[in-house]
Amino acid sequence: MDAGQPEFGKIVVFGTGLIGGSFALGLKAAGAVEEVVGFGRTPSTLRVAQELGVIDRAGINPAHEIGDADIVLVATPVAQMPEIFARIAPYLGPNTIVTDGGSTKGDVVAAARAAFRGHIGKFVPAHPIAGAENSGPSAARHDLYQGKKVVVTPLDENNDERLDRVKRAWALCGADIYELTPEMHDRVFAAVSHLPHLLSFALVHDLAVRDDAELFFTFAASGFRDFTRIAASHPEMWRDICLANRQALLGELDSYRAQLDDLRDALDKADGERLEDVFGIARQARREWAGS
Ligand SMILES: NC(=O)C1=CN([C@@H]2O[C@H](COP(=O)(O)OP(=O)(O)OC[C@H]3O[C@@H](n4cnc5c(N)ncnc54)[C@H](O)[C@@H]3O)[C@@H](O)[C@H]2O)C=CC1
Ligand SMILES: O=C(O)C(=O)Cc1ccc(O)cc1
Repeated sequence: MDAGQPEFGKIVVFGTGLIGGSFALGLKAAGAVEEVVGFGRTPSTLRVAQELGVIDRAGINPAHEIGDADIVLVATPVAQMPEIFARIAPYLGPNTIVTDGGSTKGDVVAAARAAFRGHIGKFVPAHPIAGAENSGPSAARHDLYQGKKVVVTPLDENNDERLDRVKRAWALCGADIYELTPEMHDRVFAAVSHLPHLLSFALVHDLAVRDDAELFFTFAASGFRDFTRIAASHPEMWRDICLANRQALLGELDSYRAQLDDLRDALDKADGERLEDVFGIARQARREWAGS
């Protein structure tokens, strides 16, 4: 690398929303990329992404953009990824590395294997543990990943050089890098991310469909606000995540239902001691986790 020359030449981003857009802005803020080319589902999103400086230009034909790209980041809802992988697979260049920002890994890795076949080593799966309930290019921020974790789930076929390049790109965005297997990743995130989102959607839905929903929302306070912030998240994205990780999520849901049944039983029996035991253990764990 010449002195003063960005570490990355061309980055191609499929899905220039919160996650893809923030990756592009983070690399740009670090002076680490020469050019960002965006592919999207709708021209208006790409126009906004370009107006906001998230991308330098919109790509038209993957055949002309993939071969000389250093990194291709796929940051669409996970159910869109199989088709995108298949579309770009014929054009991977010798130095092209493909990565993703999807919230699930088992399904994404399976789709990548099906599309990239003998070139699967060029695909390095990743998941930034940073985000928000907002979406689209206008939600993208250059500092979204500062001090946040990115989990990379390396494949046996990934060589060190490609793995290091993907880790380096996320590190330039300010992230701390962790490694998990795809299987462990999906187990962990079913419990700490996918289940909480499902529960939050369920609670708000339960109230929203009542005839007198307004009465309840009028008096809901900050506890309700905290518990339900994530119910404002993107429905398509969360549909895809829940379906993609449904086996692990079903397991976590069953475990949570057993916990609820236990609490229901305690309530039914007016067993205050049991309630206080459960609340006490949860309170201590929550305080230790949050550092307060
Ligand atoms: N929102 C969050 O907090 C986080 C999301 N993720 C993952 O990142 C990915 C993207 O999520 P966000 O950026 O939040 O969503 P977003 O809705 O902000 O951005 C996704 C973009 O992909 C575009 N898109 C959809 N289908 C496409 C296709 N077939 N081809 C090209 N573009 C397409 C959409 O138009 C949109 O602009 C998802 O897989 C999600 O699971 C990962 C970590 C955090
Ligand atoms: O908004 C929040 O608090 C989140 O939990 C963001 C988030 C959503 C999806 C992910 O895969 C990772 C992080």
